Parts: sequence; C-alpha cells; structure tokens
Amino acid sequence: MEKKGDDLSFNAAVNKAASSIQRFPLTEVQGVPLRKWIAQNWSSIWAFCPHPSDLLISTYPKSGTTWVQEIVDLLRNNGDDEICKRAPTTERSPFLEVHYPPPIPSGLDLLKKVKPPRVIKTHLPIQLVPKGFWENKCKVIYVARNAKDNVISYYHFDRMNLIHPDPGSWEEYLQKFMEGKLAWGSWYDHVKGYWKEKEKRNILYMFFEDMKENPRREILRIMRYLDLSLSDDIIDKIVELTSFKAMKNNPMANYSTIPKIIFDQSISAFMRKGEVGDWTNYFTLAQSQMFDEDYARQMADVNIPFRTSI
Ligand SMILES: Nc1ncnc2c1ncn2[C@@H]1O[C@H](COP(=O)(O)OS(=O)(=O)O)[C@@H](OP(=O)(O)O)[C@H]1O
Repeated sequence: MEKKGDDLSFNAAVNKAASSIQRFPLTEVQGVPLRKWIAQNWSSIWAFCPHPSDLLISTYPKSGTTWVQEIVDLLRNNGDDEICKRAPTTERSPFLEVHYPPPIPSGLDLLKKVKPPRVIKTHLPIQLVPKGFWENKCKVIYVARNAKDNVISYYHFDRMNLIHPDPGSWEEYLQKFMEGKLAWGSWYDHVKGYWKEKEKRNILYMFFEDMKENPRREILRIMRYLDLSLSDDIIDKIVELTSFKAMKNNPMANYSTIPKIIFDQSISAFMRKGEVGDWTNYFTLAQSQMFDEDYARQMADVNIPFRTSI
C-alpha cells in the first residue's frame, strides 16, 4: 500500500497527483462497481480489522452519511463544537475504502492516525464489509434515504465529483441507478442487505426522512444506541449544530476542504438542498410511473417503510 501520502497534507498530495485525477470508469469487485482505485486496493480493504470499540456508519452514497457523522462526533464530545471543528469530516471519521492515486492518503492511511474508538464511514454493501466488524461485534449505524431523492442527490454529486464517471443526461442516469450501475452498485440490494440483517447484527437502521421530520428524536435514538447520556440542553445544541444550514456553513463539515479538481462545488454544492421530496422537481410523470413499477419488482421481497414525502 502507498505510504508516502501519510506525511503530506491532503491538498499538497492532490496537487502532486493532479495529472492522474480524472473521471475513470468503475471496476467491479464481486459484481459491485467501485472506483478503480478502491478495486485495485481491495485486498487491503478486505483485510482491515477494526477494534471492537469502533463504530461503523454505513450508507448508500448520498443518504445522509455526513449528517450522521457530525451528530455522532458531537454526541461523543458532549456537544462541544470547538472540538468537532478540529478537522474536516474526512479526518475525524475516515472513509474506510476510499483510495485515490498516490500520494493522496487513503482511508486506511487516515484510520491509522486515529485511536479507537474510531468512527468509520463506509458505502460498502453488507457482503463487502470486512468480516472483522462482525467478528468484533462493532456497532453499526445504517442510514437509508428514499430512492427518488437519493438518485437526485447522487446525480448532482456525480456532476461535481470529477473522479466519478460522467453522469450523462438525467434520463440516462436514472436508468443506470435502476440497473445498479452507479458507484457502490444497486441501491435496492444495499438497503435490503442491511435491513435483512439488522436484528441479527445489532444494526441501528435509520431513515433520512425521519431525521428531517424530527431530528431531536433521531439524535436521541443514536445517543441511546451509543450508550451515551447527554442533557436536554446539549441535545438541543446538537440539533442546532447539525441543521442543514449550520452544516452548510461549517467548513469542517461541508467538504469545502476537498480541492476543486476532485469536488467542483461551483457545479453543485456538497450541501445542496438537504430536503425530502426534491425528486418532484426532476422526475417527469412518465419517469415516476416507470420507476415505481420497477421499484415494486425490485423491492417485492421486503417491506421497508420508505417515505418520498413527509
Ligand atoms: N444536516 C443536514 N440536513 C439535511 N440534509 C443534509 C445534512 N447534511 C447533509 N445533508 C444532505 O445529505 C446529502 C449528502 O449525503 P451524504 O453525506 O451521504 O454524501 S456522501 O455519500 O457521504 O458523499 C446531500 O443531499 P442533497 O442536498 O439532497 O444533495 C446533503 O445536502
């Protein structure tokens, strides 16, 4: 594995790797399309063994990962926003599988710099999560978002994320989502995989829509799952600090530290809208009907209570 990146700041390392940064096609790992650098480093990712005290936050991309990462960091630090501004999300809560061209540090490099109990982000579907998480009985928070808003958010993200394949037209993109061809594969398999295992593996399964509807209630759910106990005043403060507006304006949470040659936020902001129901601004009636029919087929074996409006 590339080690040189450890001593370089992220931006300096990105500059060094600039000529290798481009929109590459995805590469499959066990049938799941992933970024090529992740696929190339798959054996070291699969071999990663967490500490039993580590917490995994898992999501299909664009489901509310960053939001829950911020909530967890604040809960673990008693609502102290100064401590939670010590570093960007990417360093406070490293992204397990992420790899870039060298010398940019990988998620595994960043994880080595943080002492357990760590908060680890992943987008891996459940069958690709390294076995050590289950063997060590790590806690896992899974966040799911309704498919229609999820694909809209992902479409805008792929427009500005210059290391993902070009999203093409919205029409084409929607098709790729339904066929499981976007990075990290099928949304349908992802949300179902964790849903079916949630009791057996003690996974806290959350919904983006519930968090929008009643953030306080959902923050308390996370607090209890983490065996923490914070005062009402501190919970109120965390609700405020993790509002969409506060996080959009927080440089340590809004991904503004990622250089423009990777995330070009002049195309679309990482903290874009943060709403439920934005899909109605994009899906035509025909697309919505076609999507719903396909959704019913792909989700026929489960009954996950997704809401496309609140
Ligand atoms: N605090 C808060 N409140 C409401 N919404 C929020 C919040 N933080 C992030 N977001 C929205 O979540 C979307 C980004 O998802 P992720 O953090 O999962 O992205 S990533 O997969 O880690 O790249 C993205 O959704 P869209 O705005 O719909 O694109 C973010 O705006």
